[in-house]
Amino acid sequence: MAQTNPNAINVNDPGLITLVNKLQDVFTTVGVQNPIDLPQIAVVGSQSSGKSSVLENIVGRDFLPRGTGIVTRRPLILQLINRQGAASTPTENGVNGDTKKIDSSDAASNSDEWGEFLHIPGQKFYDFNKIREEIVKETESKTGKNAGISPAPINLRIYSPNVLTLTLVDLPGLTKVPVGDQPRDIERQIREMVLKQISKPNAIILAVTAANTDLANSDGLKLAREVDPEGQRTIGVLTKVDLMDDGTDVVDILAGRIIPLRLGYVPVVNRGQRDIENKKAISYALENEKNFFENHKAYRNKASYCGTPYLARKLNLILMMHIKQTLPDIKARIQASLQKYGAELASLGDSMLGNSGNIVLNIITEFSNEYRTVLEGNSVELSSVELSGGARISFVYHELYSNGVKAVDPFDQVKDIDIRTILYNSSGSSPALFVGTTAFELIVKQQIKRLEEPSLKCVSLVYDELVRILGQLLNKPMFRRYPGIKERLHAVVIAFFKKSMDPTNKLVRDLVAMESCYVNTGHPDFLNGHRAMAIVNERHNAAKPVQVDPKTGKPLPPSAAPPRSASPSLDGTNGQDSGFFGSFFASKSKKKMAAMEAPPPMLKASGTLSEKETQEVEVIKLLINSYYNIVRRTMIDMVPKAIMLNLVTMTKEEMQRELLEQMYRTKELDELLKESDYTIRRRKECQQMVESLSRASEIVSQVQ
Ligand SMILES: Nc1nc2c(ncn2[C@@H]2O[C@H](COP(=O)(O)OP(=O)(O)OP(=O)(O)O)[C@@H](O)[C@H]2O)c(=O)[nH]1
Repeated sequence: MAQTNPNAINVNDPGLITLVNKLQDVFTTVGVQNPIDLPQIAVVGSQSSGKSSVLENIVGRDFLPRGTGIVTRRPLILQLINRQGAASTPTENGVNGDTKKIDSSDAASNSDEWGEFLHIPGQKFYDFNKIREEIVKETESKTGKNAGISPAPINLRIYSPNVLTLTLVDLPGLTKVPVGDQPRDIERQIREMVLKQISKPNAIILAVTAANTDLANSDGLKLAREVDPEGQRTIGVLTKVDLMDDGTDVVDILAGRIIPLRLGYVPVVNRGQRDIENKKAISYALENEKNFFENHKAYRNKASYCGTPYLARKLNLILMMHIKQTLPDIKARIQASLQKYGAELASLGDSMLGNSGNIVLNIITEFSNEYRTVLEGNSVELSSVELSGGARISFVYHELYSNGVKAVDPFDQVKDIDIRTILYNSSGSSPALFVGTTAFELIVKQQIKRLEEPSLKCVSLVYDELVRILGQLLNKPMFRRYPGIKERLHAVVIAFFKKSMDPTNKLVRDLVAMESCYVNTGHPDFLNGHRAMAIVNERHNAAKPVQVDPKTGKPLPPSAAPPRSASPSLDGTNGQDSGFFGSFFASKSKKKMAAMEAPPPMLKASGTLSEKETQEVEVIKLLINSYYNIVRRTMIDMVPKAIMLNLVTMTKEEMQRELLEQMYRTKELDELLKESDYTIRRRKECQQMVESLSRASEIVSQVQ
């Protein structure tokens, strides 16, 4: 395997380390999700493969919980920050890997080294035992004792002159068998959590495998392969090299002959279980490790590429290279996020409220203007996908209502036989000599009333459209900010609509009443009686078989044809033309006729219609049809006008006055302008984000 000379590793790149430190600082102070996926190193491996030991050796301190079972149950984001001396500001000088010195006093406090948890801001932990306790406590707070795992990370930063700046994420060990009251699917849960961390393209995978186990079965490497099949961003760490059987070594693995990784493998020796129990210091472990590699015949000539200090430098270098590579992308993402949060912040509005009266006034004015604009179809947000506002109301008039009215059949519920009954009735006690206009009027008036229902329905459809417009207007982000105003506006406007409905319905009812009250037979479009009769006659003649003159054999003109009822019947009645009641009596027996019984309680014209009756009924129907068409046209024309007058235009013109009257009350203004919790919280988040991102942007812009 191609290894570079460790002495050539330049860990002294102050610009980059400072950059990372600063970026970390910037984003750690953001209490919300870091929008920039900073490069970090995720530690994966089976349970007890030695992950915690590797991390502790890198930090040079004992601080991770130990025990049986799954100890790491939440991701631990470990940010190691190099600081020289006791200065309280991050060093600008970076770190010198060559002078890296491991503190030997593991348990002792050291004013240069401390830990800080993100969940306890401002508290410095100088005692690393306390750090361990806090990790245990915080783990249990989310997951309970020995129970499950949680993907919510614990953020721990360690400031020390003895660490190289690195961000490492310690993840739960990959396990197979649930123990105790762990959930049955613990294996899947851990897998998913680990995968989530290592699948980020900016993650470097530190796959830890015990050297005394088969590399091909390494859970860490297997999982790493799933997200990094080419082995481009995976580093192998081989632990427990000291526990390998005599005569075996990891030289083949290091040379990349078993499972090659572009970033290579580093063998380490950590403290064994007994060393830990005996509280052997890490300084001892590192010394021991150094001796092991320097004196082992397989590693002796490569000792500088082995062990924890080399691993730390390598990780630091890889991380820095990685940062360098990803910097342009990070810059772009910072800019994009900055823009996104800036825009959101602007949409949330300024928290510095001005004069509350002015604000409410502005909102009312704006709302009224928008209501007007939507109705008039001048809205800038006009959609090309669907009809909106006024266009929808127009659809109600010209499609729904117009077709609805046209669909009303003037003869619905009026049978020819009924027309005849009305004819009889309208002629009163003296049989009418002419087709009765009274009958026509009666039926027409009655049928006109049936137009009331679709007309009122039209009003209610338009009302629904107005409510719909209101809903759209109240959907604006501004109202998310002021839920009080939104609620009040909704209530006031709905009440206003309802209030306007009464006169609108009345006007529409009156329009129908006007039509049914007076039938204007003088209407220029109305088919007059003579014309109607002529049409009916023509139709009848056309329908009759042509009469032929027996002498000449030529067709006779219709008038010359002998009347069908010309032959008088024996009883003196005149066949079909027996008068208005003829057909009624036709069904009665002569005997009954002679007895002159009283008319039955329910007396209806019945029997087949005589030709004259048929013609009369037809004439009446023609007239009704003609007049009904006029009325229908009038209604289609007038009802929308009525609705516009009393509902649409009314609310449009009076909206502002109504809102001012109902909402602009000094006492209520502040109540109305209470911002939603969401707005307050989100604004704070966005402000923090914008602040952090601006600083981040400033920091990265210094690096060319
Ligand atoms: N001899 C020897 N023992 C080691 C080495 N590395 C780890 N161990 C021991 O292996 C056991 C497990 O080590 P840990 O570091 O706790 O392993 P882990 O992967 O963090 O375990 P979990 O967090 O439980 O998944 C401990 O008893 C360590 O002392 C090593 O290089 N040599």
